[in-house]
Amino acid sequence: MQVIPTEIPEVLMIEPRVFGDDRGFFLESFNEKTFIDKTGLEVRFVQDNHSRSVKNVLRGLHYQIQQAQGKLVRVIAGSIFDVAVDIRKNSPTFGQWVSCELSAANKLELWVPAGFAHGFLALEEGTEVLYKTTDYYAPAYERTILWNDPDLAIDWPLSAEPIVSTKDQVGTPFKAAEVYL
Ligand SMILES: Cc1cn([C@H]2C[C@H](O)[C@@H](COP(=O)(O)OP(=O)(O)O[C@H]3O[C@@H](C)C(=O)[C@@H](O)[C@H]3O)O2)c(=O)[nH]c1=O
Repeated sequence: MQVIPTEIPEVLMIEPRVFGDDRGFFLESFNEKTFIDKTGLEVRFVQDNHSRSVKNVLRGLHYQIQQAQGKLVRVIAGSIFDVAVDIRKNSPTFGQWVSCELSAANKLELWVPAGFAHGFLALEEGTEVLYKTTDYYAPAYERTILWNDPDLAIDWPLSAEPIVSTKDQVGTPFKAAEVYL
């Protein structure tokens, strides 16, 4: 696997090695030893998540104020515009976001560390996203920042009005959100 840096140093793009042959392909989507060797991050994943979205579904921007989750995100059908927002108050990149297109075709993965809010837009029908998390889902600690917050100004590649859950429609503006110290 290759680690590709992004504009926010802690957010990493992971490019797995793909072995193609006439049967199809094989790849290691996660190998703990290789991941730790190449990233220097001592991660331990405790939960695997899988969601399916119709085109134009936008989920996020989500984070947990305790039991903060690092997430390793990939796509096995369709494609997403994946976004990580730095919400660590003392970070030099506080309030900045990075995006990456992840798809079943490009097989890229995005490492979103704890301390970041995460969201994505499904760019195709039947988009399926898998992600591993370093801590458990804790709804009491979950928070949502408004996906279209004007201060964040995320440049979502929208082709239509996004389909957003009721919870995400009433997300908190970035300036009012609880952030990490
Ligand atoms: C995230 C999550 C949801 N659920 C349940 C709660 C709810 O009834 C249903 C749907 O939940 P949500 O609407 O929050 O799902 P969703 O909007 O897909 O939430 C996800 O969004 C992306 C962007 C993330 O980064 C994830 O961490 C997670 O927050 O699934 C769990 O049981 N475990 C989980 O880990």
